[in-house]
Amino acid sequence: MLRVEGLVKRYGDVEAVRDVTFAVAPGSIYGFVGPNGAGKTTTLKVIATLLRPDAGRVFIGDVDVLQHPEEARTRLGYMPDFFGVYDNLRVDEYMQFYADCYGVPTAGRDRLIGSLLELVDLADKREAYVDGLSRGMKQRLCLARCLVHDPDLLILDEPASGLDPRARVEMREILQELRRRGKTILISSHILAELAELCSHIGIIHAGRMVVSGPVEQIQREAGARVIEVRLAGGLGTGPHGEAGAGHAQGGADQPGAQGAVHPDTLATVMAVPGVRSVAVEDGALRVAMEGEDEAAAALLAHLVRAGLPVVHFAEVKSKLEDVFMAITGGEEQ
Ligand SMILES: Nc1ncnc2c1ncn2[C@@H]1O[C@H](COP(=O)(O)OP(=O)(O)OP(=O)(O)O)[C@@H](O)[C@H]1O
Repeated sequence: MLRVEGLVKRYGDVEAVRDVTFAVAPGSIYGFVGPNGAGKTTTLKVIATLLRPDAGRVFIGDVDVLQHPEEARTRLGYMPDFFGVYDNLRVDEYMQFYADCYGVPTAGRDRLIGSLLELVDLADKREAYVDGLSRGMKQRLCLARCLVHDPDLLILDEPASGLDPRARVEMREILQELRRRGKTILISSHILAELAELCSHIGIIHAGRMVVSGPVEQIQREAGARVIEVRLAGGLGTGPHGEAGAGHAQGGADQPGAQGAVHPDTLATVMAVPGVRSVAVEDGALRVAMEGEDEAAAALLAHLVRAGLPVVHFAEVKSKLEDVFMAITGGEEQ
């Protein structure tokens, strides 16, 4: 359905997208995930015909997007990562406006708009002012207007950003319904957890490069991050030689210390081991993502014990998508 080949985009000296290649199969939901500034929006805008790349090609079906942007636009619906300001415009007028833009025939248009508003659960808001809608409703309205011309491919830039958990679930259910109706969906987020359950395929982009791309299970299998779960007697506040240090942990929101009060010396000890890529905290245990074979894991255990850490549990766990992402991006998720 969608093929992106060797995409390069520079803004002056900034190389925002560096040779990105990936494909999205018909009927799939492809999650495009990466930290802020990774190049997601730039890539999506090129696919949506809104930016011209410095190199590369994009195909939607057999349509060459750069050669035939107008034809491509009939095949795709694009939802940007911000919602514009629509003073004094009602929901119905907003939908009519976009239907006009896409040349949707006036015959049957009212019914079409009614069914799209039904789909996104806004049927009872048809006469409401757009600016008075909640953020979740605006996002759903934005999605509805992407569908007025019945595109095969939806390109959604962070559609769940800023939504509360309930609104996210609603958005997810609508996207699953659209997939059942045969749409192909490319959706971006900087939060992997938002996409992991929804998507059949994932591409992880970091610093303008596509690091991995493929079916979710395959990425989990092949990304190469081995994850070791480590528990300490007395919990993660325990430092080398058993000293208590909970509450003294340093670090920002994506540092384990902020979530699980890891003793700072413990964290430093783990990070110093060769091959360790990142450390996260879950259920009172450290989850250490590392490279290497069994020997590397054995060396990690020996290192922890030598440093005087009271290890009571040390086991490889099935690498979750989250761990893979952390390992690849070095924990820059938020
Ligand atoms: N118009 C622009 N002019 C200059 N630099 C830009 C422009 N747009 C984006 N960039 C830079 O290009 C890089 C990629 O940005 P992009 O918005 O594509 O990333 P992103 O993954 O979508 O991030 P976010 O999740 O923050 O939106 C960043 O370094 C960004 O600062």
